[in-house]
Order: sequence, then C-alpha cells, then structure tokens
Amino acid sequence: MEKERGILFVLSGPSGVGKGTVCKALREQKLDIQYSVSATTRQPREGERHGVEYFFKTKEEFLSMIENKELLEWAEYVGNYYGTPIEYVNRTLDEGKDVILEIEVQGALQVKNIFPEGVFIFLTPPSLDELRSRIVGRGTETEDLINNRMSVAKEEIELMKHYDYSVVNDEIDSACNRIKAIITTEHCRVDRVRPKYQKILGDDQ
Ligand SMILES: Nc1ncnc2c1ncn2[C@@H]1O[C@H](COP(=O)(O)OP(=O)(O)OP(=O)(O)O)[C@@H](O)[C@H]1O
Ligand SMILES: Nc1nc2c(ncn2[C@@H]2O[C@H](COP(=O)(O)O)[C@@H](O)[C@H]2O)c(=O)[nH]1
Repeated sequence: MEKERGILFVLSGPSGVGKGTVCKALREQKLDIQYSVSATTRQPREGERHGVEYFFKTKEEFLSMIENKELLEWAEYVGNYYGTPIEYVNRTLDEGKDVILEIEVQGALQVKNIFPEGVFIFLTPPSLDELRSRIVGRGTETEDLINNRMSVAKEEIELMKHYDYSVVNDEIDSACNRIKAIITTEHCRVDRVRPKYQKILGDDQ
C-alpha cells in the first residue's frame, strides 16, 4: 500500500526565544519526527559541529546551492545566509516521516507558499525583556548583534498572524507539551486522515 506523506512542521519565532532549546528537548523525548539540518554562512559557535547543528558553508558555496536549486527556502538574517536543504525534506516526507524545520520568519513564509499544507508554529517569548535577557544570557552575540536581533524580533512578532499556532515558551517542558499536542492534533485532522480511508473504501464513498 502507498505510504502517506509525512507532515511538515515549521517552528519559528524570534532569535533567542528558545527554538533550539525546545527542539533539543523534543529530540531527547525521541518523538517520531525528523529534524532538518540547515546550511549557513555564519561562523560555528563553540561546540557546534558541521552536519549536526548546521552545514557550515562559505558564501560562494551557499550561493551555488541557491543557483542549483538545492534549497527549499533561504534567507539573509543579520548578515548571514541560512537555508533548508530541499532533498532531505522531500525524501523524508516521501518516506512517510514527519519533518520539523527550525527557521526564521522570512524562510517560514517562503515554505508556506510551497507547502501550504504544512503546520506553522510561532514560538513567542513571555515578554521582550525576557527575550533580550535570553539572548544576553546565551553569551553568543555582541551588543550590536543583540540590538539587531531585537529589532528584527519586533518585526517578526508582527508576522505571527500568518502562522497556524502560537506557543509561548515560558517554561521548556510546557512549551514542548504544547508542541506535542499540536503534532497529535494535526495527525487527527479529518482532511489528513480521510484520503487513507478513501483509498480503502474506493472513490464512490
Ligand atoms: N523556557 C526558557 N526559559 C528560560 N530560558 C530559556 C528558555 N528557553 C530557552 N532559554 C534560554 O534562552 C537562550 C536562547 O535559547 P535558544 O538558543 O534555544 O534560542 P533560539 O530561538 O534557538 O535562538 P536563535 O534563533 O538565535 O538560534 C538560551 O540560553 C536558552 O538556554
Ligand atoms: N530561513 C532560515 N532560517 C534559519 C535556518 N536555520 C536557522 N535559521 C534561523 O536563523 C536564525 C539565526 O540562527 P543562529 O543559529 O545564528 O542563532 C534563527 O532564527 C534560526 O532559527 C534556515 O535553514 N532557514
């Protein structure tokens, strides 16, 4: 029997809201979902490994990925390029497995045009002050970059209206539970489940 395609989940939200932290916590719970690894031209942070957190690329390599249509979406974000390799996403969905992308808002909106059936989740901070203190606390950005990320964050929050769900990351376990509830809900939607039964029952049902 033909396999149902997996569901594409897109988790985005402002820098520092906790997307990476929440995805790591979800991974540790060994959910039946695959995590896409993005390409970026940004320099690796301490402890980041090529092929694990990101595929680290030169600008020339990244531009040639765009040219060769190897990216599902890409965006320039605070001076660096970020993009989702398309082959992994399509192959994994075709295998019937769900995929989650952790990406910023411009990229998420591009994905929405290509995969309108995807599920778009916006992770929000409890407040802008808390967002700033999370970025500062992470200790990975200079003062200038923190200010840049904060001003982009305000524009990004405006774009939440294009998403299907909003999840506040007040506390990691609660945010993970809300995301797991969304995943379960999406698998129960009649418009996703019905085609499977239609194949079994025939077209006249
Ligand atoms: N619920 C939470 N409560 C308190 N601190 C949190 C919470 N979630 C994440 N953090 C902390 O906030 C900081 C930013 O988190 P993280 O790096 O996961 O954000 P991000 O959204 O992935 O950022 P970026 O988009 O820049 O990669 C980290 O230091 C992390 O430990
Ligand atoms: N549009 C895309 N955005 C991506 C992708 N991978 C990560 N990101 C987002 O970029 C910012 C900055 O990330 P950082 O690791 O430098 O802090 C953050 O919002 C990520 O979610 C991608 O493939 N496409």
